[in-house]
Amino acid sequence: MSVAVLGSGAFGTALAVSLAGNGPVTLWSRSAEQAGLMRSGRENRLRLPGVRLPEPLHVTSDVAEVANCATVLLAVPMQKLREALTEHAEKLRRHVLVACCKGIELKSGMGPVAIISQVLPDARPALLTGPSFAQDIAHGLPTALTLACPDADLSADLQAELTTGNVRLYRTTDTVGAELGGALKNVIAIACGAVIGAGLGDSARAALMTRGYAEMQRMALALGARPETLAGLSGFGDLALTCTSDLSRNYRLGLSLGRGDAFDPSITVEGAATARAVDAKAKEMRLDMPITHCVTGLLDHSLTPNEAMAQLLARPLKEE
Ligand SMILES: NC(=O)C1=CN([C@@H]2O[C@H](COP(=O)(O)OP(=O)(O)OC[C@H]3O[C@@H](n4cnc5c(N)ncnc54)[C@H](OP(=O)(O)O)[C@@H]3O)[C@@H](O)[C@H]2O)C=CC1
Ligand SMILES: O=C(CO)COP(=O)(O)O
Repeated sequence: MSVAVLGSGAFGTALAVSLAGNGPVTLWSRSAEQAGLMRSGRENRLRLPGVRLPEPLHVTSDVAEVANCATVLLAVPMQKLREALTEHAEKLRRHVLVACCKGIELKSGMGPVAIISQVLPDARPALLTGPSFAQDIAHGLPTALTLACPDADLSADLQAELTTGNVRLYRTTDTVGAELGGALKNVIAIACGAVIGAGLGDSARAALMTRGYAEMQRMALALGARPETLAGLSGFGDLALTCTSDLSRNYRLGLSLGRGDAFDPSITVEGAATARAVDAKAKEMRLDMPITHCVTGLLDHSLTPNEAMAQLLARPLKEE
């Protein structure tokens, strides 16, 4: 089998670099110019500078070369997934499509696996998620991720195909739990960045991580996820990484909100749209998700971090 990665951002490039250790891999960019620069310079200077693209990694902007591969990793931002799939629907109709994005689509409230099934009903969807920074994967540092796929046989095949020398995969059939873990942890990471940026302290961050995890479970379990998935790499694992590292863009957006600094709007920060999508979904489902709600207030500047924290502290006392 052959593997392609559609989307040459930081994560798509890092995955392709690691997969190239297993054999030939195709990395697709929507920009012919970017693809040309990567081919000639053997580096993705725009999105992942300082990492040499190994020889088995072939860069292209011709989607027909992606269609030649049986397994395609979709490494585009969540809010662009539907657009990318729709644009290439004819070429990807029956492929194994592994979403690598983390989030909930704002306009539909759907996750990546459901979007793949809706746009391409004959494709076989899966999800790759969990704690890993593109830079770490690309530099060969050890990581462990979750490969979620509703088809147990395909899940085992993909686990074998996509495990690399530095990326160890665990498999599950619980796609709902895996995608919600990856989506919801980004919202909590924004909250954690904001409390640190505002100088509210490490204890406040620990409280938010823990009560944020309770919110993640509340929504995920209500939607049919298994608790052990949330406790695994895609939930707890990624929450721990993203809420504590300056390498996280979600956490860094939170830091900026906490400090009152500007943040570059061109940077991919999945938790921003996802916070709004989850807040709306929670209201619809009558779920109590106060931290997520406060994050939407921080994002639209209707709340300061101090006001948000005061609101959270003033909530009625309850059992843990
Ligand atoms: N970076 C990381 O450490 C990790 C990222 N992820 C997830 O991976 C996903 C992608 O993130 P990341 O790679 O970091 O983001 P980047 O911002 O680095 O790159 C996004 C890429 O998507 C491409 N793109 C955007 N829209 C489309 C489209 N409609 N069709 C085709 N390509 C498109 C962009 O192309 P162009 O350059 O032309 O704009 C760009 O190459 C996110 O969901 C993120 O949560 C998961 C784990 C780790
Ligand atoms: O998902 C990630 C780590 O697992 C990457 O986090 P950011 O998108 O916040 O940079």
